[in-house]
Amino acid sequence: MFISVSLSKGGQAVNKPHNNGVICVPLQVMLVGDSGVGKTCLLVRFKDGAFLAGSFISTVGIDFRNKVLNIDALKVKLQIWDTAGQERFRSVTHAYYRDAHALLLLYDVTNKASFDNIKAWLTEIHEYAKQDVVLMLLGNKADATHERVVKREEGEKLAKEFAVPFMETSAKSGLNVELAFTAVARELKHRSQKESDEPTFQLEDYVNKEMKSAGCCRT
Ligand SMILES: Nc1nc2c(ncn2[C@@H]2O[C@H](COP(=O)(O)OP(=O)(O)OP(=O)(O)O)[C@@H](O)[C@H]2O)c(=O)[nH]1
Repeated sequence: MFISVSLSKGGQAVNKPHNNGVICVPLQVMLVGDSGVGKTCLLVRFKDGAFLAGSFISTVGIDFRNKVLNIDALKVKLQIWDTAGQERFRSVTHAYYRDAHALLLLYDVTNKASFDNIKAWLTEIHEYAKQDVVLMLLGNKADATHERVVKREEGEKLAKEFAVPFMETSAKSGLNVELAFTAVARELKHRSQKESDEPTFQLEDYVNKEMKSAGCCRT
C-alpha cells in the first residue's frame, strides 16, 4: 500500500484517499547546510549505499533523488532535494523551502565554521520554511576521528537549545544515515494519518531509542 499526502492550508500534511499504488505527492525532504558538509554524499549513501570518495564536486543549484521506504507495511516515497551549500545559490534554495515537508540540517564535525553557521541556517529556515516543517540536526563525518573539532556533546547542546532532534552521521561509514531518513519519514507518515488511533509519534524519542538499540554512536 502506498501513502499519499496532500497539504492543508496550514501546510500540515493530511491523509488523503489513494489509488492502489499511486502516489499523489511524494514527501519532500531537503538537505541543507554549508558547502562541503557532505549533503550529496549522505544522499548517495542513503540511495545507493555507496560513498563518493575522492575529489569534491560542489552541487550547482539543486538536485533530487527519489527513494521508496517501507514503513509499517506502507510504502512512503521520499523525494530528497540536495541543495547547494554555496552562498551564491542561496536564493535558489530559498525558493524550495516552502515545499519541503522535512529538513535535514547538516554541519561537518571536522569544520567548526559549519557548526557555527547552524544558527544562521536556523534563522533562514525559520524565515523561509513552513512553520511545522520536520527538522533534524546532523553532525556529519563522525568517522573522521582525528580531524574532529566539534564534540558530540556540543552538537547535542545546540540541538537541545533549539529543541531539534540530533544525531551524528557518517556518509563514509554509513553511521545513522538510514536512521536519519527513516525517522523523518516516520514522523511525516504519522502526521499524514492524524485521524488514526495510533498514539502520537515522538521523533526525538524514536531517534534516541533507535540509536541506543544500535549501540548509539559507533562509527
Ligand atoms: N570522512 C568523511 N568525508 C565525507 C563525508 N561526507 C562527505 N565527505 C567528503 O566531504 C566532501 C564534500 O562532500 P559533499 O557531499 O560533496 O558536500 P556537500 O555538502 O554536498 O557540498 P555542496 O554541494 O558544495 O553544498 C567530499 O570530499 C566528500 O568525500 C563523511 O561522512 N566522512
